[in-house]
Amino acid sequence: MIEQRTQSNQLTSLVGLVKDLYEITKPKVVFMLVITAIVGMVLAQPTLPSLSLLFVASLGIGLLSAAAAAMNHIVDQKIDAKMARTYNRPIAKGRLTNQQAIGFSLFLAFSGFVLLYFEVNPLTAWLTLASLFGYAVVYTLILKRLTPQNIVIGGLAGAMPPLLGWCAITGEIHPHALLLVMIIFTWTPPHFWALAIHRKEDYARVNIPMLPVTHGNEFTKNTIMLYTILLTLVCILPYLVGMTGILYLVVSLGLNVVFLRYAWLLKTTENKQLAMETFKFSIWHLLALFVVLLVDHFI
Ligand code: HEM
Ligand SMILES: CC(C)=CCC/C(C)=C/CC/C(C)=C/COP(=O)(O)OP(=O)(O)O
Repeated sequence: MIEQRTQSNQLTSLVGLVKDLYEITKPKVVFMLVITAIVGMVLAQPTLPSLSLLFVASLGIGLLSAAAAAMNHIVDQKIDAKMARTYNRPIAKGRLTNQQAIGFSLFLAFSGFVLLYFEVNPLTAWLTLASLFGYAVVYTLILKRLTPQNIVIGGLAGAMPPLLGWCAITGEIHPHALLLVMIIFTWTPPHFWALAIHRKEDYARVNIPMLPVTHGNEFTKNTIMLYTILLTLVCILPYLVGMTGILYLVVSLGLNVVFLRYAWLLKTTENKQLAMETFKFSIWHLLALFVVLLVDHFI
């Protein structure tokens, strides 16, 4: 009887450990990053790439992204513990030890790098490792605590996956792939600052210089508006250079008109829910944009 109870306790704590390890990989964000990488892979050539290469490259990019996310949890544990949105995270709450989290993230990073280096190509492996470094070290450890432009510069790491995917197929850095990077790069500020307005008190409490904390909501809302206009223009470029067809142009313009409307309402009305709604819309916007890039490629 006692033995049975011990076994069931062990099983419960193992399940808890696996859940916590999974949580620190930011699975939904990594899912989205991998989708954008897959679109880069598919757009890299007129015909569908080999499914095995597509799978291995996605796995490698996903593993390194998950490692970067886990490292972000390790570096940020003290501030996470003090913010309402993040206080319950596994490391901040003490459910995972530093040793477990560091071991896990190094294992993910090592396996992702080896997979990309030997089964895809060395350039993709190095660029993906550089993106991990850009997010876990340059953004999280340095810029996040240093400047309100943290997410503008740090956003480059999260914008890299379409280039990583493209490079996985062709082994080169193509200008068309850079256009896809530019789209995510200009999308990131409105995506994040909308959330930062909603969570301003959290960031102020832990002295993180996010734009709404340092420059106020009104300035942040104006900047969101400007970046959303810039995003709309950048999204037209793939059509102008002949990379996509009319379907992409029409759908992306439609999505951006909705995004612009959110940004405008956020700027001109006092509705407290709008910041969070704008943030949520930004995620659907990016997903839809990349799905339509994919569909457009085959028609
Ligand atoms: C430096 C750049 C970025 C910053 C600072 C940022 C910030 C954030 C934050 C703080 C959240 C968490 C919201 C919450 O816990 O409720 C979030 C969620 C999310 N972000 Fe970003 N983000 C960035 C770039 C990206 C990129 C490049 C992508 C995808 C290509 C992305 C996709 C997502 C998704 C899908 C979610 C929702 C996750 C969920 O519901 O659990 N983000 N972002
Ligand atoms: C290899 C590669 C492509 C790496 C990119 C990795 C990656 C997970 C990018 C996503 C960016 C992101 C979720 C930032 C939020 O960090 P935050 O610390 O501001 O947010 P938090 O408070 O929710 O942790």
